[in-house]
Amino acid sequence: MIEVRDLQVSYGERTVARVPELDVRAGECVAIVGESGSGKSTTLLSLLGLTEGARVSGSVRVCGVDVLRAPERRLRELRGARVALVMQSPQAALNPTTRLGVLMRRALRLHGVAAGERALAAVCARAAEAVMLDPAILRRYPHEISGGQAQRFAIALAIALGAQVILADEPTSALDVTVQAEVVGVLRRLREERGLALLLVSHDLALVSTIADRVLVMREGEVVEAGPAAEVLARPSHPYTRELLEALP
Ligand SMILES: Nc1ncnc2c1ncn2[C@@H]1O[C@H](COP(=O)(O)OP(=O)(O)OP(=O)(O)O)[C@@H](O)[C@H]1O
Repeated sequence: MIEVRDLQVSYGERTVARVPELDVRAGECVAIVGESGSGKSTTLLSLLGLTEGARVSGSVRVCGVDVLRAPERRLRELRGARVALVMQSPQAALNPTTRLGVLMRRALRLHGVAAGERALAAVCARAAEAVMLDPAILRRYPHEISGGQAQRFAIALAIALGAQVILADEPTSALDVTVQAEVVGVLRRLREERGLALLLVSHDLALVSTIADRVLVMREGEVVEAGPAAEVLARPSHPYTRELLEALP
């Protein structure tokens, strides 16, 4: 689903992310960890061609699309329907004056889902249930739901649109621990049941250890360690990874 080779992202003279190799297959979860400013978000955004003003080289394939060379039209298809980007505060991206159900139906229509009102409402309800949200929530406005519900709504929207890949940037850091566990539970189920590919950016190693198959550790724009999550977290070979692990509460 995701295949990155020799990715290099620079702003002006400064290279802020260099990733020699990153693969995420269907049903797999890969996490990028590292401290603030290490290049994690830049890497994630470059997968959708969203690093505005940056010089990007290498090869990036997502759902079969050659991201660094594809025309804007192909990239829009990829961003809207096949790859979902879940950010830290999805509420900010939702129109505050529109009910969630209306937002979701509008998004579906925009992406060419041609169905009657009732069929569309059923698709939305099923997507809500898939992320363990009561479909009644679709009658609410964005400010009437919690942060965790907003993140699950963002994921539900992606599912309704048929997303195959979820890119999540610090998906749970704004949430309290119980709600975090809910969101992680939802992500884990989706990947097991629907074979979604999941790429997670996080500085939370405890979270990563519960969900990721493989881990990339980034520092100052470079990948300093990569491998199976269990191995990297149990026997880190790089001193920086050990530092990150020691910083765990
Ligand atoms: N548009 C931009 N123009 C110039 N520099 C940028 C731009 N976006 C990011 N950077 C720089 O790139 C570096 C990596 O940033 P990035 O956001 O990828 O780090 P991060 O690891 O995701 O950090 P955080 O955890 O704080 O989000 C930072 O030094 C940042 O200042």
